[in-house]
Amino acid sequence: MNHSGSETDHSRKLVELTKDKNGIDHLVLRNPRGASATVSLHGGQVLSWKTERGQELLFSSTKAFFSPPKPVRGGIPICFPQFGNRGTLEQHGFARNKIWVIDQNPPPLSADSNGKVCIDLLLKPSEDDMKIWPHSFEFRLKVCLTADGRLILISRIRNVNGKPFSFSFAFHTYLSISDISEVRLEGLETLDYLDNLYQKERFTEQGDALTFESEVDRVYLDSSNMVAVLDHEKKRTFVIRKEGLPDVVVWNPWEKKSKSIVDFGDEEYKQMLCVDGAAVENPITLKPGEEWTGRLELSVVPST
Ligand SMILES: O=P(O)(O)OC[C@H]1O[C@@H](O)[C@H](O)[C@@H](O)[C@@H]1O
Repeated sequence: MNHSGSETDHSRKLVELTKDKNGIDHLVLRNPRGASATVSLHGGQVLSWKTERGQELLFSSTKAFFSPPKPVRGGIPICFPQFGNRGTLEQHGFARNKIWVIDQNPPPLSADSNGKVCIDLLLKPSEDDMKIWPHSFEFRLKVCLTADGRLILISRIRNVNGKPFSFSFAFHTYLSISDISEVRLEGLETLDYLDNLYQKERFTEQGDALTFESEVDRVYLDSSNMVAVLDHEKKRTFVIRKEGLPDVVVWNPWEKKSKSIVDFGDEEYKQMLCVDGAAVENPITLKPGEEWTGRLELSVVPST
């Protein structure tokens, strides 16, 4: 593959490989209507998802900086094989800190007849990874942009080990919103959640859609396969559909915590809300040869 960004004329319109100023490869996907998504080979992280009008839908901090191996603050970092600090590994696991490769099987640049364009990335553990997490796996990440601008992420994790292993997982999705005080999150009403701000204690959500007036860091358990974030001011609704991902993590650091995060602006908590499709409470266990699939689909629809 040519790393300067040129492929055939046809594929150039669909997927372009570029290098950022840090020398990291990014893949830019474009659909026929001009919507786009950018995926970094660092962490397999989606960095940007734009409408056909060029409107960015994912939050990225203006203070984000690239400090390998840490991920950039924003977009969709992948939490694997551990979510948060629920285990002995580093926070959110190591997958988001690794350089992924373009998977040649299937061929990397593919578009179907409906105008959906996809790329496939692959992560396998290095010898160093095996020292801290001694389980051999193949993690295939497919990122697709559909003709109508939906962003689809599919994680397939296979046990290529002789023994079973377990992991937790999240697509840590930073949504860009107008103002945290103005949005509503629907679909988590009456669910139980584990509150990270109260030693992971279990509580039950009330019957109303969630609104936000202080820090939130919760894992909602066993949710339905669809939740929605309504942004009144921007007159748009994010619809999040998921499969194989029973939990939903909801995170906003609010004012005080924001000030302690070096790569996050003091006021930026107002413009973001993390809503992650996740498998946290009950880790996934794979026997040798087994594969797990987790699928996330993000779309945005106009609303009043
Ligand atoms: O700063 P990080 O490691 O990217 O994590 C950000 C946040 O990610 C959230 O998913 C966690 O629930 C929070 O506890 C955490 O603070």
